[in-house]
Amino acid sequence: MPDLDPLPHRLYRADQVRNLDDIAIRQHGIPGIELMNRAGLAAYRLLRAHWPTARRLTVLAGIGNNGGDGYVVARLARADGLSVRMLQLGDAARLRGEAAASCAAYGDAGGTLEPFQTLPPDTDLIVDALFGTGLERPVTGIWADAITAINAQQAPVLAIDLPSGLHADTGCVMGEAVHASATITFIGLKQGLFVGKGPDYRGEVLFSSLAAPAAVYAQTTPSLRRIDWRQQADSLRPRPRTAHKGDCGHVLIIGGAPGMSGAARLAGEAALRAGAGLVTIATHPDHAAWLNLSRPELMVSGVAEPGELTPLIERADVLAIGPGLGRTNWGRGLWNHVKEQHTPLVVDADALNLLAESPLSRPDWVLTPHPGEAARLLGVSIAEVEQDRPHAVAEIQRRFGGVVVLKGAGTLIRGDSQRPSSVCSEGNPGMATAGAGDVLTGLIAALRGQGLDAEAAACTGVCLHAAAGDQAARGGERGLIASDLIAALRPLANRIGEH
Ligand SMILES: NC(=O)C1=CN([C@@H]2O[C@H](COP(=O)(O)OP(=O)(O)OC[C@H]3O[C@@H](n4cnc5c(N)ncnc54)[C@H](O)[C@@H]3O)[C@@H](O)[C@H]2O)[C@@H](O)CC1
Ligand SMILES: [K+]
Repeated sequence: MPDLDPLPHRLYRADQVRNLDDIAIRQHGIPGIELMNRAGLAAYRLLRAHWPTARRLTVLAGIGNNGGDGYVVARLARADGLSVRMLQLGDAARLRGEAAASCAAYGDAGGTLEPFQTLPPDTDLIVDALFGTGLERPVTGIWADAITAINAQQAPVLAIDLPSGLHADTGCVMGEAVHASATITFIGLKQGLFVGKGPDYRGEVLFSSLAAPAAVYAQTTPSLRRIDWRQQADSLRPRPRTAHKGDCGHVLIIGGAPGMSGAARLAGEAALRAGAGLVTIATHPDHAAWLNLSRPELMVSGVAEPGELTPLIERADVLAIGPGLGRTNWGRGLWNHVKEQHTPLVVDADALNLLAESPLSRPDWVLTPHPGEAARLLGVSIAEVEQDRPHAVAEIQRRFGGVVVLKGAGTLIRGDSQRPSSVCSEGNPGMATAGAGDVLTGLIAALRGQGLDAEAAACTGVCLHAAAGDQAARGGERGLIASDLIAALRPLANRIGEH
């Protein structure tokens, strides 16, 4: 019988999980009711392990197979002597197939149903089995009332497969969604748990493959790949003992209009801490001398007009343009010069806004938009980007080429369109602070300069940035500043203190 499995890195859309279910049933001879019983058993075991003192359960079931899983949990709980209130939403006469069989088995074992009106006040734990992957429209009426009631009470909530109301693919809240304490999800990890609002609603995520054989997964390419620093850190090899600073990459950061020099400095310093051998900042002449004094390891050149970049670009292995660039004639001139170069390039901040004004596609650059810049690149609203982030990142990559990093909670990376996009499952809201994006730009450029290809540099940079954010947040999320991320980089980049 299945127990919990480690969280896989492969994520799927609802239609793909339905396909995996189908393969398990049709090609591997596991009956649908058996899968449902395994799902209910895995959820029940988890529930007992997590909340061993809970005696009074309230299970809310809808009329699809998600509800069917809920009936299995209720039956097992009753058999163990727990007190169970089984609240049905929708017309139980519409239950079909396995869900109907599961409901009948619950009834045969002596269980009773009540229509949902309110939640019992004396419950130790709520089991949310209203909707899973079958949610197909916004939640309204009594369904919304039930979700609101669940969210208003104090008992912990175990969501079956997905928090009800959360879209399985986009992580959008479809009207109302359950705030779960934990979500146990089956067969394949649903991507909506990791993108959009998923991280705010899912609680702890647990997974059971329902003992589906490995062959079930062989024919379906995951829609997303979950990445984290532990997994990505291997792409940073130890330095050879004979390394020379010229071997570790020369990064040229281009940015820092008057009043915005700090952005370029943060990017430069992050590049140094991520192991770049040499970092030069090409910035506005007004503050070049000050910038040079503020961090002596950075080389700084005041650049009044674009032609002055040429000798600097010739010496660089990788360029990063955007931090503090601004959109005045000075910044525009530099962007127009740099976008024609053939050196590996990272494009951020106002350089992305300038790119949005006159679109261009290149196969070799890394673009790092936040949702606002992404919206300008696509000519849509920020809300539209956030409604379906996996689609937005894929669309930017299709139009502009290269590797695209869509920043925000659950940063997405889209490279070669033949491979699934990646989503970083680390980081925290403390990183929503001025300059954090400049640090990321510096990191990606530094990693590119150390020989990683564009997609590997983007994935590794995003995960290193998120891990630094999580380190820095040990001192509290509120008040975290971008320099705290830089301070956390070195031990991580050298894997010091790892267990
Ligand atoms: N054999 C299988 O396919 C398995 C399915 N499993 C469970 O089955 C779930 C999927 O089951 P279903 O496809 O039946 O879908 P769901 O149980 O998620 O819900 C579908 C039902 O809800 C209704 N509905 C959708 N949106 C609504 C809304 N906004 N307001 C009111 N009603 C709405 C639909 O008309 C349908 O009746 C998974 O999430 C998982 O929990 C698991 O038991 C594992 C095995
Ligand atoms: K659910």
